[in-house]
Amino acid sequence: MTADLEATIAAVRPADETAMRAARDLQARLTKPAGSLGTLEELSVRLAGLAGVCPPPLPAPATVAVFAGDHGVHAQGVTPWPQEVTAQMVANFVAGGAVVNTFARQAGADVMVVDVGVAIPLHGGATLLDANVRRGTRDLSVEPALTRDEAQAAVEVGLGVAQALVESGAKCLLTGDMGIANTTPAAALIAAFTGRDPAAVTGRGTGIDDETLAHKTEVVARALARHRLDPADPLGVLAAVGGLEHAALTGFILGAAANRVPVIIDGVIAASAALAAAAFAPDSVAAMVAGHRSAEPGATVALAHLGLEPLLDLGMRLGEGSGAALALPVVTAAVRVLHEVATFDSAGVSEK
Ligand SMILES: O=C(O)c1ccc[n+]([C@@H]2O[C@H](COP(=O)([O-])O)[C@@H](O)[C@H]2O)c1
Ligand SMILES: Cc1cc2nc[nH]c2cc1C
Repeated sequence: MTADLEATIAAVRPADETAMRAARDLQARLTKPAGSLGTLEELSVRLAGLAGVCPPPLPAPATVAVFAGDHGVHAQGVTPWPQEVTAQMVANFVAGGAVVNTFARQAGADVMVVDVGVAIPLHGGATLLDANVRRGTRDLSVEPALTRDEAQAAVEVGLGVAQALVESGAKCLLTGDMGIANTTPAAALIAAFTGRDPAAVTGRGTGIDDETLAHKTEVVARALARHRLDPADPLGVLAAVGGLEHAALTGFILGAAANRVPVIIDGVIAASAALAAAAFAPDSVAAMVAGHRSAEPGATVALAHLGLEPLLDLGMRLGEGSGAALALPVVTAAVRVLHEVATFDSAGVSEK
């Protein structure tokens, strides 16, 4: 491991119990029946613990970082979409025309696009970072998708993006991904880190029929059988069956956690990266907020393994960071309550 990755892992610390206690005490004194804000109350407590202060900072400004990469396993027929759609959608993100751009505008978040492994050379733009590690992975069902050095380089791209965003003032980071075929490595990663069967974690991705789903599940099973995967060696797992955007998202999540900034986890690709981040640094889970429950079955398995309850459950399975962007106003509201709502004392409201 390089000094950067080692230092980041060492900087990930547990939540601050004092700040969490202060948030729980404050929640009990606000002008509402105790517990009436449900999940939002525990979320506010977790974010106070992450920040080490009560109330924690509002999650603004916020940026969705969309990490894009391509996949050698595309050759196995695991997705109906041609590989060039990855590069074409990156251009769409940069032009502001994708769903994530719309949802981010609605939530007041910025969008940043990072080419960490797109197969086709892209033309740079104001919001496109060229950090290409290689032009797509190798086919994980026949050989390791990446070398350890490539996987580590991609993790460090994500670390660097998180660090730069925090240094420029971001108070909340949101995960995004784009990569045709990337639900296949996500399924393999989730199986490797949770020990669940390929059939329990492999889903329909962008939309495939029963026959293709059976084939995709078999491709994941073959990959797991081919590589000797040790969940205690997350870099090795990412290299063998991961993707460049999965590795970069792992670094991005670790970078957020090391800086004690919340990171909203989007769908199944981010959830698989979150498992890798937790394998590197178990305390990084304190920085993770599950934005939504993706329809992809592996997402539910991964979030349950991490002990995270998703904020929204809308049957979405788009990726791009769309579910994370939709969840941002909910996170903001949870924190804002601690900043603004009057206490029984201050408002002169009688207690029961
Ligand atoms: O976020 C999710 O849970 C999610 C679920 C299904 C598909 N996707 C997106 O769809 C693409 C991968 O789907 P596939 O079928 O090509 O593996 C990739 O660009 C992902 O961002 C994303
Ligand atoms: C059109 C399209 C948009 C996407 N956004 C994220 N993954 C995607 C996959 C496709 C195919």
